[in-house]
Amino acid sequence: MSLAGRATRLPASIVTSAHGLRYYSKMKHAYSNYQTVNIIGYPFSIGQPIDGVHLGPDAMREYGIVQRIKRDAGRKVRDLGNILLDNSRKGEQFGIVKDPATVSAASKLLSEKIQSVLEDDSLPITIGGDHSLAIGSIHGHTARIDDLCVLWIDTHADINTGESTVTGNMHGMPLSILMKELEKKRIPGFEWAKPCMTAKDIAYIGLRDVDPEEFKYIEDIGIHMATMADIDHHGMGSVFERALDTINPRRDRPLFVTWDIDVFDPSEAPSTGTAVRGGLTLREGLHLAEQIAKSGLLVGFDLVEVNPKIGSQEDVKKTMDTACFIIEALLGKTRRANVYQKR
Ligand SMILES: NC(=[NH2+])NCCC[C@H](N)C(=O)O
Ligand SMILES: [Mn+2]
Ligand SMILES: [Mn+2]
Repeated sequence: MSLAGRATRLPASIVTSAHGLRYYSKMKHAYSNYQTVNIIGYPFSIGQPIDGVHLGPDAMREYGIVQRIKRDAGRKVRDLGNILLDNSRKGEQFGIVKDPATVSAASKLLSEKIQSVLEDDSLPITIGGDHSLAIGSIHGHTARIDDLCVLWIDTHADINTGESTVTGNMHGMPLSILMKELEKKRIPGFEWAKPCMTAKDIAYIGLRDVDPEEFKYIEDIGIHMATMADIDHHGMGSVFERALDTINPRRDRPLFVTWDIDVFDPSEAPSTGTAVRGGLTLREGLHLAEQIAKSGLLVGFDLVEVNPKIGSQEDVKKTMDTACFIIEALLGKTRRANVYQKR
């Protein structure tokens, strides 16, 4: 739909722009809430070794994510289905990094899909799949939206390079492909994705399992990080405000969120490949998601690393329920009343 078609609901700065996407930064508290949510499934597991995470998107659909977004968040939804991905292991390696070419090809497809959804003035949300998908989703957003900033909500920093990685798993490396400051350390095969982020564009929330070499990169480059210790000390509300004060001080930059389900405590999200105790409560996660929605700055997000093959049926259900809660809250559902639902 064209921007002009919704002239009555949108601030003048958007309506008058011929290229709406370039003007996200001028708008406040209005735009994304009227966009149709487009769900992209990314059934991919080659960025990590455990079987099952590629089944995340279909499991979430079966669990009812589309209906929940419609009913509880009151949003229009279009399910674009899964991206067709080559999800087979080739055993190709760069040093100890596993299957980088397969990861690269898959994330390139995601970047292109994201760009087409944004061209359509819709709000893309990607359901993973392992976290290597952030290469594609963040690249796709920066290709269409000026001045993007990112919240990386995760237990892990996912900024390992080919030199620093201990596991060789690419879901622990997506940020090193995207950061300009780490350009020299990029592994080959991602030439299509020019580094598009700098330290001032990104902040972490929820970290508690950062590899020593990753910590060095973060300190050297100067990325803002809020660990679980910070959340304990200051509370989620102020941790969120501090993160935005750093990357979005005037609250005018469009915001992308990449949300790894393993940021939650395993009691809330057991079915994930790299669970670490001592994580977010559901309430902390909900508060963060609600504040993000309230900012009016959100232009897209992903939810990754739900693995329906890990744990009991009960575990899987709980993990998907947590994921649904977060997705709905990011899309405007609050615990007060649903402001976007028709009365
Ligand atoms: N997206 C994730 N769950 N990443 C976990 C990464 C764990 C570890 N730091 C690694 O590089 O392998
Ligand atoms: Mn993680
Ligand atoms: Mn991650």
